[in-house]
Amino acid sequence: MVVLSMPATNDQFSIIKNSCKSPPSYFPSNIPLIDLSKPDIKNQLVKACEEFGFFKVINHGVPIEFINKLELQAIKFFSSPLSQKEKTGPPDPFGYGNKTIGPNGDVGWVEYILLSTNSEFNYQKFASILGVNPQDIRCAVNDYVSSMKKMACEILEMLAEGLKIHPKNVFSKLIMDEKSDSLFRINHYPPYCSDEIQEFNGRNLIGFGEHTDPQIISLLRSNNTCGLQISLVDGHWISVPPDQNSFFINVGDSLQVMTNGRFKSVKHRVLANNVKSRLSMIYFGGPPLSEKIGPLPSLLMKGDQDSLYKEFTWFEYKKSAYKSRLADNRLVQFEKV
Ligand SMILES: C=C1C[C@]23C[C@@]1(O)CC[C@H]2[C@@]12CC[C@H](O)[C@@](C)(C(=O)O1)[C@H]2[C@@H]3C(=O)O
Ligand SMILES: O=C(O)CCC(=O)C(=O)O
Ligand SMILES: [Fe+2]
Repeated sequence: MVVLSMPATNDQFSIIKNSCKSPPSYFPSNIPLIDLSKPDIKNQLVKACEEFGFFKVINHGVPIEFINKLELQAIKFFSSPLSQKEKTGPPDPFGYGNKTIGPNGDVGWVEYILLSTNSEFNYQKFASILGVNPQDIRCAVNDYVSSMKKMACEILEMLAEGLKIHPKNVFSKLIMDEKSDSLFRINHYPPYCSDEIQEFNGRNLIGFGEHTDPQIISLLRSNNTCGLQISLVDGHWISVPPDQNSFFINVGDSLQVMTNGRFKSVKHRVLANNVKSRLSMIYFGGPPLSEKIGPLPSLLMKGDQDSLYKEFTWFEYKKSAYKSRLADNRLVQFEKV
């Protein structure tokens, strides 16, 4: 078991009156399931993004060896002594982070590595802890991230087709751009020790607090430990049963804006577990910093609808996101009044 650095006190972490189980009426059949190997799934995809902003993908075609290779290195890294891991932090925003999330005081029962998918990212410190060549770790990340990019593009192109937008690469070209500001994150949620952090009458400890992802689309894969929850439109939280063979996709704020609110950027969070550790790997597909984000004119014309958002660049959005707290609604200030 990995022991986190600071002695943890109960009041440092948020607790939530909930458990890994959800109210039966919401569990779990509602979560859309998309089989990527099937033809004509574009309408299912559009429906999932409109109703939930979230869906599970099977038959994704991502080579299992890419997943296993990276997961193994991640497990090795997180099992290293804290003093070693800390040499690759603090996250500024990239690098190793432990319990603190972002620059504005958010905390969770999580340690993580946050990377830019940019080819210039320096893997030297990670490689020396893992006792491998930086090139090996770069390759493992690149193989995995390339598969994520490919899947993200496939999905985004089907979404554009489903929305009858031309050309179909309106969304996908943003993450294919060589200047795309995409991120990759590996989160590790160690089992919390009930001696240090007492459970409060069935309330759960927060691993990663509620938030929406600012980018266009996020692709998440985890081991078989539960914890991820999504918020329904009516405010109920539902647990997402883990499945290490599938991917979970969520709409980010930028895609919500580009579709003028038709697709929902889903609020989600992760509850910590006192039995098993959770390891998740998330690819966040983002646009280039200079890209103007706003509702697509073709969607406004079709629906004869007013634009709900002011136009902004991804740089402006990111700048304001990094001034916000995790749970803040980062889009309100870009809404038209
Ligand atoms: C509290 C924060 C962490 C975060 C940057 C922010 O100021 C607000 C957005 C957060 C988030 C959520 C999704 C991703 O995990 C993330 C990498 C992102 O792009 O936005 C994190 C940011 C982070 O951990 O740096
Ligand atoms: O670790 C997870 O399962 C989800 C984390 C998450 O939502 C994030 O890193 O943005
Ligand atoms: Fe997230």
